[in-house]
Amino acid sequence: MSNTVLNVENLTMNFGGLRAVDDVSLSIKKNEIVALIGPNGAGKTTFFNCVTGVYAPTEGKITITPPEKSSEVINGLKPHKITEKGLARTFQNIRLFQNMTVLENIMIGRHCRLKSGILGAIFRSPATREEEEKLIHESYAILKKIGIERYVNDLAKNLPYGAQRLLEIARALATDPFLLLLDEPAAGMNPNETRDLVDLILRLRENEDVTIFLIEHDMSLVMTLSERIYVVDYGQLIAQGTPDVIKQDKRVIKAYLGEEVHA
Ligand SMILES: Nc1ncnc2c1ncn2[C@@H]1O[C@H](COP(=O)(O)OP(=O)(O)OP(=O)(O)O)[C@@H](O)[C@H]1O
Repeated sequence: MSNTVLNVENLTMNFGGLRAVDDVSLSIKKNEIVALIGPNGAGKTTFFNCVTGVYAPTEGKITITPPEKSSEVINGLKPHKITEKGLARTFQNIRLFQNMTVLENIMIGRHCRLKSGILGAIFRSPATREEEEKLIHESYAILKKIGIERYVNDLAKNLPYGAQRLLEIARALATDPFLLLLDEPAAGMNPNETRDLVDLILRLRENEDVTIFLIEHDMSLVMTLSERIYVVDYGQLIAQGTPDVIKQDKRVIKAYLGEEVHA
């Protein structure tokens, strides 16, 4: 268990009579890049939703071990509490504040790390003002890390699609996560944008000391980027292993029914 940052045991999620996730166990170690793949409707996003507090799982145990902290079971915590504990995510469908600027989107993401509470904001003490300035400075630094600082004052809705996806990652990063969950980060991106995304994710792992857990349908990206892959089908875990193992797994190939699993 050493170095494990996320450990999920026997996770099950029922929606009425539908079992979207069926007894799935997996674990992720610090600084790994791990993918969760599977055909449409296999239960991937539901799995992420359970880990990030959108749903309280029907059964199972989700344990996190943030760096230099002790392990904690996070079942049933609200999403904002889970964010505070260092798990951040992006969504399959972009969820930005479309009528706010790029910088404001990041500042809101970073808000959970502010010390001054509501009284500080109302009375605008020098300490609050100082913290606000720091917030702007740090938010801009995050935009630079992601490479979208040229859009700093643009409204989120006016950004090209690929840049909006990057802004979602930037906003997640603004919460200072130790584990970043990316739900289809390459969806809708062109091949150049996808290549840049691969470089970005590798850079984030290297420079920001984050662990990456991603859902993705782009098999070329998955096979290039992931060190380990978990495969689900009809809610059940059907395979796990390195990209080379997964590419040759008969159950995986069958689940994809001819969809290309090779990079
Ligand atoms: N809130 C919900 N209520 C009822 N059923 C749901 C709900 N969310 C997901 N489902 C169902 O659970 C199953 C798994 O869906 P999920 O979105 O997790 O799959 P997925 O693997 O992420 O699919 P995709 O790759 O298409 O995004 C599907 O049958 C879906 O219709």
